[in-house]
Amino acid sequence: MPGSPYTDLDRPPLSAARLARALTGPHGPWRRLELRAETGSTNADVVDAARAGEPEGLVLVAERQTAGRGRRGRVWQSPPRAGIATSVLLRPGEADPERGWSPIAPAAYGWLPLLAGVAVAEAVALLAELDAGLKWPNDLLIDGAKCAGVLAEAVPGNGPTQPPAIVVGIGLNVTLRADELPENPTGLPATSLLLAGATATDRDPLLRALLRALADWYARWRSAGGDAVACGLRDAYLAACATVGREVRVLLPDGAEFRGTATGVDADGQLIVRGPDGERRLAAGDVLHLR
Ligand SMILES: O=C(O)CCCC[C@@H]1SC[C@@H]2NC(=O)N[C@@H]21
Repeated sequence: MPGSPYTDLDRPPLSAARLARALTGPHGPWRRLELRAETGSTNADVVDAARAGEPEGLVLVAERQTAGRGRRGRVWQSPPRAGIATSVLLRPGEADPERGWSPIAPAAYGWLPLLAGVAVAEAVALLAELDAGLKWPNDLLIDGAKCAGVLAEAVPGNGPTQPPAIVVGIGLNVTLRADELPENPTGLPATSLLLAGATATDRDPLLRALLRALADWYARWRSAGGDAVACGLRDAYLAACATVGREVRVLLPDGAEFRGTATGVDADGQLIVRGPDGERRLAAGDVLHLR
């Protein structure tokens, strides 16, 4: 139907059986994988599951989202079968004696959105063979256009002593056509792997690579007690990051704005920006690359 972006069901579906075989069970890194044809938002669903006491390791994947959530209250478009929309439930504050993991203090959880960005960048580099880079904290850019984003949400524990759970949601535009791309209110153009000329746009292997990379980095980070420097996560992040070394414009959550040069990422995952008034460290905010 002309004009409607949501009618193209010629695209192949994901295979729930293949994904579950590769990613769960005795040899898979995740505990449970569920694939839905449609939902409002996989993040909203996994937040609900976390509140209901679901243990760590749930992965929810949707072929289409009707109310996908983006960062800072924005909307994330997920036309059917055209991308990857997935959310995973992590409980980094709980011990896992089987894997020898101790609880991680909430102060280190700020690395989880960056960790997810590294996993997306690695999966895309491996399978799509594109030169993609992360705009801090975790937007995946190809030639300056956004192809993937991450939304991490904290779910408070039941009672003051239970640590929060973290829901990590990842959206990746795989075969979206130009007429299906969203208009980004921050002025950042969007793209998809297909439009960017990817060598491979088969979503099954991409999703497997993404969820494996996410599980691998999470295991390394947890085994290192949440120390992103010791487990090599900060180095991997810097290798994937397209922001460090650039002139940037920063929009802070309170609406304030400043310009400077991004010079690094500190041990807490904060972006270091040198501006006319000295050095600032950002825990949150929107960054635009100027040059
Ligand atoms: O860049 C952003 O603004 C973050 C986008 C995150 C989108 C994903 S799609 C899967 C998961 N479910 C959601 O509702 N949002 C995230």
